[in-house]
Amino acid sequence: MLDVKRINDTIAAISTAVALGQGSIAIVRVSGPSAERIGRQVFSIPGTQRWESHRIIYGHVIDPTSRERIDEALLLIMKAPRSFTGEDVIEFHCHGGLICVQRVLELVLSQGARRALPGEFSQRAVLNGRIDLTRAEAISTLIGARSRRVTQLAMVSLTGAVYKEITRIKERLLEQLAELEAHLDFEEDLLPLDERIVKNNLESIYQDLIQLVMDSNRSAILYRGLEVALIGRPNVGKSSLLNLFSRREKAIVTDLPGTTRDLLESEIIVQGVPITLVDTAGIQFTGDIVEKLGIQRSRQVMMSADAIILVFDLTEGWTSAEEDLIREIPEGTILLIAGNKSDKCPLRHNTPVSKIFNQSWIFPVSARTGEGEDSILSELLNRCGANENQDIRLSLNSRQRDLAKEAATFLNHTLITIERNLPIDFWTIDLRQAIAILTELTGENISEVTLDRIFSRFCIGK
Ligand SMILES: Nc1nc2c(c(=O)[nH]1)N(C=O)[C@@H](CNc1ccc(C(=O)N[C@@H](CCC(=O)O)C(=O)O)cc1)CN2
Ligand SMILES: Nc1nc2c(ncn2[C@@H]2O[C@H](COP(=O)(O)OP(=O)(O)OP(=O)(O)O)[C@@H](O)[C@H]2O)c(=O)[nH]1
Ligand SMILES: [K+]
Ligand SMILES: [Mg+2]
Repeated sequence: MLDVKRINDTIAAISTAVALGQGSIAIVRVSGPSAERIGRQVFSIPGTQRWESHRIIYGHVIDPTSRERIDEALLLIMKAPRSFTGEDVIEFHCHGGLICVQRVLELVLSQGARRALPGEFSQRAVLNGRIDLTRAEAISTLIGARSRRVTQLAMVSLTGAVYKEITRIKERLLEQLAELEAHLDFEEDLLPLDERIVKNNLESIYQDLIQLVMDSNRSAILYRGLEVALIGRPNVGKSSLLNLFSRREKAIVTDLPGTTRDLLESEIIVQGVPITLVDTAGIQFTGDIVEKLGIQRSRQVMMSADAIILVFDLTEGWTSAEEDLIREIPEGTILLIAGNKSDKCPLRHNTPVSKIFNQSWIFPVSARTGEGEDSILSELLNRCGANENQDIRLSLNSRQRDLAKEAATFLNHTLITIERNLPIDFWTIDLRQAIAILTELTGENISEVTLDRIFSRFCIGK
């Protein structure tokens, strides 16, 4: 179990995204034993508004030393334990932008609060038993989500679904462990242990755990996303396709071969999957030093991308240059072949192209008319296994998934131990390990160092 850590300092941070000239309201959040004192020291309230929990009061943030008015603001009071962190919390709802809210934060810091570390409010919420670790992680996922699908899955975890599922599995394991231990302690008094029942129960729990791991593997692509490179000779229309897919004129397009010199990234979301498209310099032999360096970068992306869309020009046909390019694509990289400019030169679907990749088909597309866009993108997702995650209701993040996998491995060892007819006290060793790992997953039994590491990846102010 987590030690209830004594937290005796007060932390503060800007908890909203701030940008120059943007966001009309920004929040400074203060949590800890001095929150209320600091609030009273720097906030001046006109009239007869009452300083009460879960109330908003209107007033001015004033520097008590210089008497300077820093901002006109609203103050929200949440008294312990009825707050996100479980501590006394006050929030200044200030004017947005960059400077004003910074000044309010600095004033709060000068009154005895300490700048919060990334994720420290959430960490306190966990340490004070307000939320478990999986819910805290869900908040971080929610904030970092690049697609609606991820926000939906994060909300499921935030309502406690991962916590409940893991806790249920853990309790089933504890039941089996209790059964075995009772047998070890009072062997003579009990009926002989029916090892088939224990084995069946453990097997069924193992299956549930593996199912959860597999679902999480399938959903990983939603978080990780895909890097997809547009590769091809100059002038085949790579940049034009990037612009089509991103719905804006991001890349320069001209009829001069060698227009694109540098890598250009554009992020799009297709069926909930974030795809980083990379436009590259057209690959050809050249004496131009700048173009040459650009082409080197094209080749580097070819090596690292999850998938490649090899673009060629249908009006020029499939040439030996394309055949050479295809040989450079690393084994295991997903490859799609786009025959561009279909508006000028129609082509029937499913025409095989290369002798090397004889299962590759041309997708006729037109950057000009948009023809073929849907088919090539949905085939891309198909080939990357991204269409298989629509049905997932529960997904673990990579930390949780690795632990679930580890617990399943220990469970598997237990099953092997039973099959080999080893003594019962041997069975319990791996079973206890599996249980311990699941309590690490939910954060009930986790080292302080690990916890610090997890929260350090959260954003500041969360
Ligand atoms: N201004 C503001 N908006 C916010 C947050 C916040 O901290 N401040 N949140 C922060 O992430 C999220 C909302 N989550 C919250 C979760 C719990 C409590 C809270 O005070 N809980 C108490 C009181 C509940 C009650 O009175 O019934 C509790 O659980 O005891 C507040 C916000 C998103 N929006
Ligand atoms: N008709 C037609 N023309 C296209 C299409 N796509 C691109 N083009 C034209 O082809 C020329 C080259 O397009 P780019 O997008 O610059 O080609 P690229 O592959 O990025 O070229 P580099 O950056 O030089 O390697 C431009 O004149 C485009 O307008 C298309 O689908 N149909
Ligand atoms: K070009
Ligand atoms: Mg280009």
